[in-house]
Amino acid sequence: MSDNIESQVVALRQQLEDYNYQYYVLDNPSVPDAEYDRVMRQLMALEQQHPELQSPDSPSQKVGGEALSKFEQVTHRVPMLSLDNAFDESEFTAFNRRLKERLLTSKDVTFCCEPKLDGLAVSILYRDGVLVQAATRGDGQVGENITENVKTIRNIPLKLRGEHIPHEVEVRGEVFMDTAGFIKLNETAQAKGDKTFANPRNAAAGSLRQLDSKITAKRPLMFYAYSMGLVEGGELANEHYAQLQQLQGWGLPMSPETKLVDNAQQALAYYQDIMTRRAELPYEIDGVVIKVNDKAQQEQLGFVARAPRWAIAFKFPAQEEITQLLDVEFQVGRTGAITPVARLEPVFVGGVTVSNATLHNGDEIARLGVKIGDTVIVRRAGDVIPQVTQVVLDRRPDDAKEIEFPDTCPVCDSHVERVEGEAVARCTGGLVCRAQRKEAIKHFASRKALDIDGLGDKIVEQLVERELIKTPADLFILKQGHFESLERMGPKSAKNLVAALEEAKQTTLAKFLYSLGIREVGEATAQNLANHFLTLEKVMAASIDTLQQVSDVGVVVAQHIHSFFAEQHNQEVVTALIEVGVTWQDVAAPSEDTQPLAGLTYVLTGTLSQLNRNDAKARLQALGAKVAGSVSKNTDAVYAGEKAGSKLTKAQELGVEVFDEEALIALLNKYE
Ligand SMILES: NC(=O)c1ccc[n+]([C@@H]2O[C@H](COP(=O)([O-])OP(=O)(O)OC[C@H]3O[C@@H](n4cnc5c(N)ncnc54)[C@H](O)[C@@H]3O)[C@@H](O)[C@H]2O)c1
Ligand SMILES: [Zn+2]
Repeated sequence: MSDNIESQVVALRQQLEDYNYQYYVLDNPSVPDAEYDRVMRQLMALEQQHPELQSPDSPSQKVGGEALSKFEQVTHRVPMLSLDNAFDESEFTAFNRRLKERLLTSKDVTFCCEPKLDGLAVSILYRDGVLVQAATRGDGQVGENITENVKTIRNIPLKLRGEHIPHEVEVRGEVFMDTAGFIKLNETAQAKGDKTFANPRNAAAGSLRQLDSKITAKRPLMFYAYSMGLVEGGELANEHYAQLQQLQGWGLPMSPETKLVDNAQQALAYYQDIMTRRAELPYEIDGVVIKVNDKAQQEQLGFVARAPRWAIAFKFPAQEEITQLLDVEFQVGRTGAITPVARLEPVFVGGVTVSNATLHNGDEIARLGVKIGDTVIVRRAGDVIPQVTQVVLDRRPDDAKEIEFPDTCPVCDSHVERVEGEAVARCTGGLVCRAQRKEAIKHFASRKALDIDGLGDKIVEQLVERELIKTPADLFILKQGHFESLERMGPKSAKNLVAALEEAKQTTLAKFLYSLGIREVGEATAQNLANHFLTLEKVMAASIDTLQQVSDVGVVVAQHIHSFFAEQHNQEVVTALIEVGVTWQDVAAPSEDTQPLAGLTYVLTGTLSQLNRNDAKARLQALGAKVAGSVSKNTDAVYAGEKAGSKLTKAQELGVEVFDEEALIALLNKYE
């Protein structure tokens, strides 16, 4: 039995040593804090029940991790300790009770309450008011010299100001990264294919522990002071909060959330208040720190191995947890985007039970390297939808299954397309897919498409929900009676709607192409397609290469058009639309009338204030003009908006005519 317990203790210690190494040395933890804390508690409970197994080199007795040898070492003249934890109200109340017992008092204790910033502790030494040294906590006795890096943090003064500055003062506090800075840093890293950080704490630690302080300088780090270490040659206040105010007076930043309270009840209220505001704070915190305010009382209480008795870290519910990935399902959004959703073994995280999390897209699955059956870290911060942030690789089961992205839409079975350069895969069955139905039909009926008067969004929604229509073609089969059965629809409007549908059947090829809602095919592109191919059959039969001959159609748009018409389901709807009588006049071959700007070459430059540059370009192209990217002697005119640069100069050199945006608007309006 005792053998068994001993080996259990040894295993737990080993486990914690591993976690410590990954967390403190590599700045890359493999499990969430909640898991670490559970293992630590397990170890501490066993050590308490079996005092003979206690040992000074147990992780339960030690602070942090070892200082990295690549840095110069700094010995802390006053050790830097950790904090004991309380995970719920009863543990905090027990802390308060212990305090009073040790202080032999029944009077309330005054506390200084501070947010527990989730970064890393640093010590900054000022000699005669000048920053001379900065170090990490390391193992509490010896830290890493990071002076040059700390000097790059914007809100840390290199020189103190104000009066009565001690000969030597060691300021302690937390270096952290705000949430916005963290997200930006990771986005940049991801775009460059660099390693991303699991959370702001690791980002802060990784950024600060750089051999090259130029790298640190580029990272958005901040500092808040929360205590003093060594002090020589100066008068200090005899209360913790007053000391923080002294530091503030010397120019050091302190958290604006720091607050003095009269008793444990108020400290608890402080905890509650900060917790409700947690998501709104611009940086992450994992709890609050409650400290006995009176320095004399602090001294009376003293320390245990790794933490003071006069303070406690009162932790918030974890925002990261581990659980099992049971399966992955694919959801189709209303625009056809296919999102992989992780089905999870339910887990309590961020204050709620979570059983689904987003995996975003195929790239994200690849980046995470996640498989079905894996143990994963799930993060839920504030109201943000839960995310899978990491795989715990050493817990991967042998039968873990590769996640397979579907080739066909799980809703309508149309094929799935992923255009090169885009992260999102989409269902191409825009006209038939139940998930996309409402949006597709609303678009079909809209003013610039078939322009069906009176067929508003609310009506489309009712028709779809009652399954009166499945595709746009079904609209034309509806009778007055169908419309009358809808909410807020009288016989008169129903009759008008039937008439409007009849009228809408007469359209143009461009409008028809636009109405199909092919991705990235706007009005102008639809017009260009019609002008180029003249018939629907030719558009439908065009290859990706041929499509790219159309002005304004690049490889991405060409792929969207091609896969739309390649989808059998869509072809069926197009045929059905023609069968119910949707029709248009032949498109005339390009002529002076349809292409009044044929043969002319324009260049657009500068910032346009009223027009969108791409729209303007497409409209010019639809009128037959070529829109070039640079000015040459073949340019007929340059249209220049605000802040036009080199193209304008070039035009002036070559004697090409230059007009302003107003003139461009006038030109386009002339042919509307
Ligand atoms: N995920 C992992 O693998 C892993 C590994 C090791 C440690 N950890 C996490 O780290 C914790 C242990 O780390 P620790 O020893 O730094 O303890 P801690 O984070 O629980 O508390 C001490 C630290 O809190 C910080 N702090 C923030 N605000 C403060 C304030 N106002 N006043 C004083 N200190 C403040 C300081 O950096 C201080 O060193 C664990 O409980 C766990 O959550 C996780
Ligand atoms: Zn579909």
